[in-house]
Formats: sequence, C-alpha cells, structure tokens
Amino acid sequence: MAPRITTTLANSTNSLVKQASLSSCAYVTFLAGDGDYWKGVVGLAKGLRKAKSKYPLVVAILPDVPEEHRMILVSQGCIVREIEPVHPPENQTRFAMPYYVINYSKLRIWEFVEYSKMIYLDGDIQVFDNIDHLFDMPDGYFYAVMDCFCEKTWSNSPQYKIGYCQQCPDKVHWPAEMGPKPPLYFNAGMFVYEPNLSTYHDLLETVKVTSPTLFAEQDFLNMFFRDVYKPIPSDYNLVLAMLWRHPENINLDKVKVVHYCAAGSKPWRFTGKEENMDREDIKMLVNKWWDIYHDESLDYKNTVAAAASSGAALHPFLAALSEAGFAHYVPAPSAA
Ligand SMILES: O=c1ccn([C@@H]2O[C@H](COP(=O)(O)OP(=O)(O)O)[C@@H](O)[C@H]2O)c(=O)[nH]1
Ligand SMILES: OC[C@H]1O[C@H](O[C@@H]2[C@@H](O)[C@H](O)[C@@H](O)[C@H](O)[C@@H]2O)[C@H](O)[C@@H](O)[C@H]1O
Ligand SMILES: [Mn+2]
Repeated sequence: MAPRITTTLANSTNSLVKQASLSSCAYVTFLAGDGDYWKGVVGLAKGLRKAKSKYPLVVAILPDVPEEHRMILVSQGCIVREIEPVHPPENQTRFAMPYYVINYSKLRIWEFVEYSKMIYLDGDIQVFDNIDHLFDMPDGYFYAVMDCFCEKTWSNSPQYKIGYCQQCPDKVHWPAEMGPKPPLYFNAGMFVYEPNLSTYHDLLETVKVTSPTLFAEQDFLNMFFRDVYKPIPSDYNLVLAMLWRHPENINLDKVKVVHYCAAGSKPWRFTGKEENMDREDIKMLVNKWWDIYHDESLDYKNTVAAAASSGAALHPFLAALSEAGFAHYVPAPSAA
C-alpha cells in the first residue's frame, strides 16, 4: 500500500515539476537580516493575494534571516529559498552606501531557472492591483520603471548637480558639453526578468570585476542590462518622491504598485515626522498598506480554507496534492 501512494505522489510531483519547467512565472522578493523587513514581505504576500495574482511569491533569503521569520513567511504561503550572500570586491565597498552592499545578493535570483519569467519586488513594495499581465510582455528584455534623480540621495550625481531628471528631460536639458545624455536609468525595486544560468554566471563574473558605486546593485544592473532595458509606466513602481517631484507624471488612481522608498515612508516604521511624510497622499498610501497587512481574510490559511469550503478551483499545487490523495491535508475552516 505505502509504496503505491509514494509512486502516485512521485508521479504527480514529477508532472508538477515538468509543468513548472515548461513555462512558469512567479513573483520574487528579497529578505536579509533579523530586522523588521519580514513585515514588508508579509504585507506583499497578502497584497498579491488581494490583487488575485495567479502566481506564487518566492522569497530569496540570506542565511541571517531567523527561523522564526522564515516560519511566518511559509505560513503566509511564501516559497522560501535561501541564497548565498554576494559580496562585491573587498576594499572597494566604500564607494557604495553600506546599507546597500548586501543588495548585490539580489543577483542570485537569476539562478531560479525553474521559473521562466519572474517579477522582482522589493520588500517595501505593495501591489494594489493585479499586474500578472506583465508576464506576457515579449521575452528578451529587462522591464522596469525609470527612476527620479531629484532627491538628496542623488546629490553626488552630475544629474542632481545640474538639476536634470529623466522624468522631465525638457525642463533642464542635458548640456552638450557634458557629453552624450546618460542612458535611461531604472529603479531596481521592481523589474521583470528571465532567470537564466548563463546570464547568472555572467552577472556574477562581471560583478567581481566591477567597482561598486553609490546605488550598488541598482547601478550594476543598469549597466549590465542597458541594451535590453525597456521602461514601463510609473504605475508599476511608484517611487514616492514622484508625488512631490513630478506630480504631473502621476495619476494616483491608476497606480498599481507603490514603492515605499522615500526616507521615513516604510509603513511598518512610519511616524509621519520626516520631511514630506505629513502629506495626505502619503498617509493615505501608508494606511492602505496597513489595511492589507491587518486583513486576516488575506492570511494564507484563511484563503486556502475559503477556497476549500467554496469548492472553488484549487491552486494548481493543492490540486495536484489532492489528485495524489492528499486532499485532507488542506486545513479545514477554523471553528472560530
Ligand atoms: O535590512 C534589510 C534591508 C533591505 N532588505 C531588502 O532589500 C530591499 C532594498 O532595500 P530598501 O527597500 O530598504 O531600499 P530603498 O528602496 O528604500 O532604497 C528591501 O526592500 C528588502 O527587500 C532587507 O531584507 N533587509
Ligand atoms: O541598492 C540600491 C537600492 O536602490 C533603490 O533605492 C534608491 C534609489 O532608487 C534612488 O533612486 C532613490 O533616490 C533612493 O531614495 C532609493 O533609496 C531601490 O529602491 C532599492 O531596491 C535598492 O536597489
Ligand atoms: Mn525598496
């Protein structure tokens, strides 16, 4: 009896793996350390469910993420994958902001080749509307939203010094004497990419011989993918500073993805005291983040229970388990 069940499960697992390797998509985020960024990831997992995304959320974690936080992520339906840290060349890290050095580890997500296409999202991002359609864009490009150069974090850049921003290239023109206009530059908090082992090895080899710069892996990715970069609308990664730097470029009602990257804007640390944080639009977006975070109906266990009791189509993975005779492993709706 036992061997037969094992075989059934093995077959079904094989077919799952086969299906997955043909063409599959997933969201992916990154988590490092024992701080409070796991809250951002929980919020994101719940936001993706609220937006009825069809695809799972993979969390690439560094070894320093405590067990307790890993368990929370698993209980929220995340696929947790530990990755090795990537360090830029020693003794050169002084050129990058120390805070961002660990972000080179993001490069490991090119190794996730069981997925053909992924959307990377920072842990401080929330998805308010379904963006699954981004997976249907043509292969062979790197899609992301253009960054803004107007905040103080950019004060060392030539762009900032002359007041040039690619968000409004006609306000201050790029001066001819400064050479050719810099290529379009994306924010690396959100991007659509294709995992690929040869790209992965190339990324890791290239990073070894590339001096870190201020925005660490973001600068590096911009350099590496400059020829295949395709900008997508700001609605897919609203960098909050856009609200006060380029309001004419933003229609808040249409924004699908918000990136809480302005200083003081991380919702789980929000005090409202930092510059620009007392704005009504900011407070509204922070409240919307908390609404999702606190919404228990979006907890993974509750959505699985709701699907089971309504007889709705199961998630493909649960459906396969159920086919293999494991349906009773789906938790029953709680009595509470
Ligand atoms: O202590 C940290 C710092 C960063 N991150 C991850 O690295 C991303 C990039 O950092 P952050 O979003 O703080 O940068 P910002 O977008 O604010 O410049 C975060 O969203 C997290 O996914 C993390 O997990 N722990
Ligand atoms: O390691 C570099 C980081 O660079 C980005 O943050 C920056 C950058 O976008 C600047 O353009 C902003 O001015 C700044 O405020 C913001 O923190 C990404 O959001 C983050 O995920 C990560 O890649
Ligand atoms: Mn971020």
